[in-house]
Amino acid sequence: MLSQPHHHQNPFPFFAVDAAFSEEQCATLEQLFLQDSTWQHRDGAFYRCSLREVTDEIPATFHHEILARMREITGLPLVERFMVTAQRMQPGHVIGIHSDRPLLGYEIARLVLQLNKNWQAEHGGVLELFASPEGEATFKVNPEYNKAFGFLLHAASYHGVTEVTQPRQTVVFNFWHVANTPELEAHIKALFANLHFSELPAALDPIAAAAEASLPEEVTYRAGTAAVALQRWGYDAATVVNGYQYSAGLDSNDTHDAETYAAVRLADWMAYLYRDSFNLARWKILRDELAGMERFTRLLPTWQLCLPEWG
Ligand SMILES: O=C(O)CCC(=O)C(=O)O
Ligand SMILES: [Fe+2]
Repeated sequence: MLSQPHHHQNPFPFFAVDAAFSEEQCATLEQLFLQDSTWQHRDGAFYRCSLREVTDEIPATFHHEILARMREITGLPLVERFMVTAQRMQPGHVIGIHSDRPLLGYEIARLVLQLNKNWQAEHGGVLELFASPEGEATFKVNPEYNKAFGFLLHAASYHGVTEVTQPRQTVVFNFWHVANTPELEAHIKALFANLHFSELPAALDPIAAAAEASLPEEVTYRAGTAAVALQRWGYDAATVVNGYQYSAGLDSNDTHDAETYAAVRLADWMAYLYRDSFNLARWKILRDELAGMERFTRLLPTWQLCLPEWG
């Protein structure tokens, strides 16, 4: 299974496999396209295809084998959770350029398996990769039978599928990173429920006003959100102010005790996940910054979801 991946770094990290699965495995997956009743039709201007969630129809042994292999190939701490979608495109269908950036609780990696016997160039449905949403395709994957394409989802993983002239069948396997699970999503959404910046301490007002006058709204919004996390965790006004300054990129010149150091960084990460998306490079920085530290009681639920012990 997925025995000879060819790795690429441009335009973003991905791998391609020419003969991904055994004949028997392909035959099992092809069965997923025989049922006609429950397809969901997507009919947007740039996203036209039909989808069916088929997770429960994938044998458990197959799930475990593919998960183990994806862990090996990507080197990522992928959790057991798994979701599989069958995707069908009909003549005229097309998928415009998009990135699938991993929002809070979204999957981090995908494996896209093509199941089109006798594919010809005039059938279309070529998966194209882009360095930017405006540019030319820098890599193309023909949707030939048993070809697989695996990639890490991030803000710049731009891809699309050209219009098809013949029906096209694809199975998409989704994998979650241990630090961006639906459990973390629920935790963060609860933390920020009914969020109002008016709940922040008055001591923050002059600092926030000055920051808003000079920094992009996106930055001050995120800093305010980080401050709310600290406030709701029960930290004092000085810590809330520190957190705001840290997340806005303002140097407070204070030296902090270990708990403030950790709390400010975790709050910043909460706000980043909530307002932006899961960023693997940023997560690794957080992991290294907090490595080996005592996990303070007040921060423990968040800490365990963001930086679970793995392996
Ligand atoms: O059908 C394909 O080749 C790729 C579909 C897609 O955009 C995806 O799986 O993220
Ligand atoms: Fe996509």
